[in-house]
Amino acid sequence: MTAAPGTGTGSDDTPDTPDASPQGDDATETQVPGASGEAAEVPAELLEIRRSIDNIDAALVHLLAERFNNTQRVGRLKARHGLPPADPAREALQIARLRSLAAGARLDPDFAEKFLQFLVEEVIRHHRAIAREEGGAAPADAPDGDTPGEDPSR
Ligand SMILES: C=C(O[C@@H]1C=C(C(=O)O)C=C[C@H]1O)C(=O)O
Repeated sequence: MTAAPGTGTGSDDTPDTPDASPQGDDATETQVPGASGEAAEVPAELLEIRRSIDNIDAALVHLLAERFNNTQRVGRLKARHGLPPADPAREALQIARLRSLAAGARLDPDFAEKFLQFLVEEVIRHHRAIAREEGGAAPADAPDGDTPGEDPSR
């Protein structure tokens, strides 16, 4: 059987992953341009961490795709029922929840909030487009007033 590249399970004697290497943590794997432009060696540990970062980025893409699949369904439901694209009260609950989760996970709560708002803005843009496609203007975004987390510019 032929192993996939990068699995480290090939039958030859040459390990194809740094973590399969008999060398220690200080081992260097390859060469890249350094700050000065000359070739610099990359520690095997850096390559290993980057592989994990790449896996996480791939997972994020899949998670985001699933989130947008769901928010598109919400957008179509809202358009069908004449509901406004944005729901500031719901967003305020999400922000409070995510800030608390972030604090527990030692992630900056301000960053978590900004990231959610970035996503939500894009979702609302999609919802407005769906409402336009499915007949006429979307209803106003509010409930108006002093709803926490509401962005009056939207
Ligand atoms: C998805 C919705 O629409 C908007 C987008 C939200 C989101 O992306 O989480 C949350 C609230 C709404 O402003 C919803 O109302 O549930």
